[in-house]
Parts: sequence; structure tokens; C-alpha cells
Amino acid sequence: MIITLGCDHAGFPLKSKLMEHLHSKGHQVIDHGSYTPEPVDFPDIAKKVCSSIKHGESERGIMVCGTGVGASIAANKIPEIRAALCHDIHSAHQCVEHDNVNVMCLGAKIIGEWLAYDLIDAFLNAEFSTEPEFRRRVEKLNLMELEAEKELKEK
Ligand SMILES: O=C(CO)[C@H](O)[C@H](O)COP(=O)(O)O
Repeated sequence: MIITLGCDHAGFPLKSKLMEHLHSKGHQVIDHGSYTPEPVDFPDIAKKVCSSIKHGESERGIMVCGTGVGASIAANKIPEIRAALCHDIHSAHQCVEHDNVNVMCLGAKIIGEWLAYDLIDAFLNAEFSTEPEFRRRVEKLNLMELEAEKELKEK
């Protein structure tokens, strides 16, 4: 799978390890930075990661900040992105199976590298369920996005 990675300064050390892990599993990685431990604002990186997914360069993304919270808030501002902060294995696969999540967010200050490896494996091995209730709910999320865009235009 082609995966887009991104982080802020707090996530930088973990992102480097995740990159090695993803390569060892045979994934292709597009790295949208940050590339140094210098301070950087997570919304700027989230925009790049999400744009890569929206434009079809990659199938899924992984964002790392200090807690994963800011990264998930930022990514969820972008239409067509469904981001989830996951620090447990069940959520890491169910978020794809039920909610068709395409960006997983991790907190480098909260979890260690070995849990992070298991979380991204669970996320990347999961597929969106074909059960109609999950398809219907995600379709409702898509409609919510369209309604919000329409409201903005009408302002
Ligand atoms: O977790 C984060 C956002 O949710 C950021 O990584 C965190 O706020 C960065 O903090 P600092 O600049 O103090 O390292």
C-alpha cells in the first residue's frame, strides 16, 4: 500500500521509526515531513498529508503529533478525510471496518514505538465492511460535508 506520513516536532522521532517499520512491511511511504525536530505547526503538515490522499497519491495516511489530538482535529477539517486518533488495537481496525477511516493519528508522547507498530499494522490490514449499515453511515458523513460546504457558500 502507498502510505502518506506526517508529523510535527513532537511526533518527529516516532515518525522516523514508523517509516522504517512501514518499509520493512513492504509499504511505499510518501513523507510529508516534518523532516527535523524544529517546531512546526501540525495543521500545516495535516494539510499536506490529507491533500496527498485526496489527490489519490496514497491510499491512507498516518499523522503523529504529541497527543494525536491536534493532528486528528486538523485532518478532519479536510473534506473526504475521516481521521481517527487510535491508541488501542480494536479501534485501529474497527475505524476502517465501520467508518472507512483514511488517516490514523498517533500521540508520540502517549504511546511507545512497539504499540505504534501494532496499531498501524491493524489499521493498514483492515478493510471497509460491505455491510449496508456501515456504508449508509459513512454516506451520511459525506452528506454532512456537502451540507457544511453549501452553508459556507451561502454565507
Ligand atoms: O500534541 C499536539 C497537538 O495536539 C502537539 O504536538 C503539541 O501541542 C506540541 O506541543 P509543544 O510545541 O509544546 O511541543
